[in-house]
Amino acid sequence: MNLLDVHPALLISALILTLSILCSIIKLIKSSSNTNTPPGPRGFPIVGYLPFLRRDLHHLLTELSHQYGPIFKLRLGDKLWIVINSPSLLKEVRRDHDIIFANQDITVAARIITYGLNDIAWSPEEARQDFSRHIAAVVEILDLLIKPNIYDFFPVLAGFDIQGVAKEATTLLQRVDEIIEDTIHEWMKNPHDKPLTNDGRTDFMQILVDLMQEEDNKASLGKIQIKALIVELNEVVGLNNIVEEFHIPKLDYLDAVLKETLRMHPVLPLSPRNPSQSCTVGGYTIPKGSTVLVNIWSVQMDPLAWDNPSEFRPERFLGNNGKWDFSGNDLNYIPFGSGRRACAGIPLAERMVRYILASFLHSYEWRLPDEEKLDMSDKLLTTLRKRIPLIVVPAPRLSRSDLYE
Ligand code: HEM
Repeated sequence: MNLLDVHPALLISALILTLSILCSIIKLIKSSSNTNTPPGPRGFPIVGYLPFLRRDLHHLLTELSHQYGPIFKLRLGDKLWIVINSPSLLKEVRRDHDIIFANQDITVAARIITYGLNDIAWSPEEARQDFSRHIAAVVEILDLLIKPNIYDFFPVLAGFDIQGVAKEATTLLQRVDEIIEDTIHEWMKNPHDKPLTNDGRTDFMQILVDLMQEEDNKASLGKIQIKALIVELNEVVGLNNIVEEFHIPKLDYLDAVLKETLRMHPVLPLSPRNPSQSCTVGGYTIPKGSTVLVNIWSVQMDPLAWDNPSEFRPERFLGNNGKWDFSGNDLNYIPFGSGRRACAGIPLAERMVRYILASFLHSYEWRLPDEEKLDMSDKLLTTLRKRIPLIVVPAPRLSRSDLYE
């Protein structure tokens, strides 16, 4: 076949692919000459460790830390990831070099979905003052944000959108706009919810007990803990009342349950940062352009800091006189991150989650659908989710139906 017979688009693609492979090889040679980067698994030529990544990335990275130590590297295509798994190294990244680690790289999908980076969570440190809108996220969008996109690992292929991620993100953004507008219209037409009905289910205590997988399962709520929750809610709020804001500071056990849940199941188990200049962490060189991932999950499950970390034990957060809070000051417990890019919504999240959880538990009985078993295993998309979505059936439990109006 004559070379001229080949379609020009095919020729250009082949040329780009060859160039990107060459670039990767040059980068690889350059980086392997820098022997002071942390240790790590080798992976394949060009793609590096990409083929070995799993959906439960936080577990995989924790397993690798057992093999390579609390700081290790992964090469993913053109990109270098450095993974941090210990509070002492975390201190270097989030305290000593906080300014250097204030930025985050943006994936193609994130760039489109955040209306061109106007979202505070992704904006570079310098531009944060300028943000003007913060969009509501939907589940599909979160998934797309971390969908592996070849361009994110091989920037030389920019503009080709080989996997259609950019197109998918644009379509999703249009859908979100429509959803938001529909919701606003619907709410304006119909501001009142339909009345609730009570189908006379059994006692709340029994229903929560049903949620337990097995009698001796220590990974989720046990009988005594459930009892403590119910007794506290009954005493502080009472069955003739709904939960109100002033009840919340008195619900110590509920607070401990929330903290223990966020320890074992942090919403964001991996927190990424991109150093604005090369620096040293744990004695290793962290090159500019790399991505440093703090493994929040493994820090909060570290047996050196936590007694029986795989046991769901809210009691560990009781009676510590505020030692454990969400500020990120104690680097063993950082469900909202730490340092200058820690969660900007802590005061709101703290109030809302406590209030919603207390209201849900106090006002309704919850049970699993018949035959269903509780499964606590997780999977990582942008945020940590239950591997099997939880379906529970609520039924009103308060003594007065007018409390539901
Ligand atoms: C239970 C609820 C929440 C949890 C567990 C949570 C957790 C987190 C975590 C772990 C981070 C990353 C911190 C880091 O990388 O060091 C983060 C960032 C952020 N969160 Fe939250 N968050 C929650 C709710 C909220 C709410 C309600 C808001 C807004 C009203 C919010 C706004 C933000 C923003 C803007 C950032 C980015 C901050 C920055 O990069 O400068 N979060 N959150």
